[in-house]
Amino acid sequence: MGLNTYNEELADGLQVLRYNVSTAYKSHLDYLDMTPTSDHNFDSAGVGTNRFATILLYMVDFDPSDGGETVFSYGEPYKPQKTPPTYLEAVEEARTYSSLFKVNSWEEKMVAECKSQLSVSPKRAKSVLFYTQHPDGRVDKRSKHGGCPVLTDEKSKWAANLWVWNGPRMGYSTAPSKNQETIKTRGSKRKKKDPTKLPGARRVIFKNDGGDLKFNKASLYYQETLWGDFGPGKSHSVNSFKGHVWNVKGDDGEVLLTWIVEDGEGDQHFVI
Ligand SMILES: O=C(O)CCC(=O)C(=O)O
Ligand SMILES: [Fe+2]
Repeated sequence: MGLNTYNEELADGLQVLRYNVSTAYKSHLDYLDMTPTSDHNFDSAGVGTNRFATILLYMVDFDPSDGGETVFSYGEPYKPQKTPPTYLEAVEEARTYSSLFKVNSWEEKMVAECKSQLSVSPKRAKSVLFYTQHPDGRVDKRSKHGGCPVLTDEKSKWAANLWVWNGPRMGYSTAPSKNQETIKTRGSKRKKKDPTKLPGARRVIFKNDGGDLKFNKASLYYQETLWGDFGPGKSHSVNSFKGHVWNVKGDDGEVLLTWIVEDGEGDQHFVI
């Protein structure tokens, strides 16, 4: 593919895809979700690793009327030759394939999305490159994309994708584990990378001075993930990022307080 040395730790290998008539791949993010069953740290906005970029190589020539495009759900359509249809017009157009899809099926809606949003028609030996993370490691939700339904029964869509990671991927001994994040935030010297050097990164210090009885049985949460006990006298020091949401919850799970990390120099203190 004309790439530099292939590093097994940084890519999932080539995945070959084949779609026959009417088959499709629903719009999605290539970024992997945290899984309770895995010890891997997927939070690329912190010290974790996740998929970072996708290279999708096409191995067939398709015309737009053959379907099979790759659609970017939030992308503005690029059709310099003619005005692209609106979504509703595209639904009407999609209905002309009603022998292939049920009315109101996800495939029919997807054809409409494919014809009204940014989509790329497969061309042999050409590829698309897109990023799943922002430069600071946060997931880029606008990278949502899908494989459009193939509308011809005369040929199949063949493609191959390569997912590139921002660091050692899940399963390698060098990959960051959830446990490692805990060790690191508790001040271990075994740091692999210092997230406070990334744009928007900040050390945040949470403290419960014990002055407010309401917080006697409080716990600290990163969004909905339990971070630790936050009863009177407790404090936590964490590497976080601008925009990260931290919740303080009571013992019956109600949110007592929400803190959002702000942009700025130096540590941010949240004290109750
Ligand atoms: O087939 C396509 O155009 C997209 C494939 C894809 O998004 C994937 O395999 O993750
Ligand atoms: Fe994908």
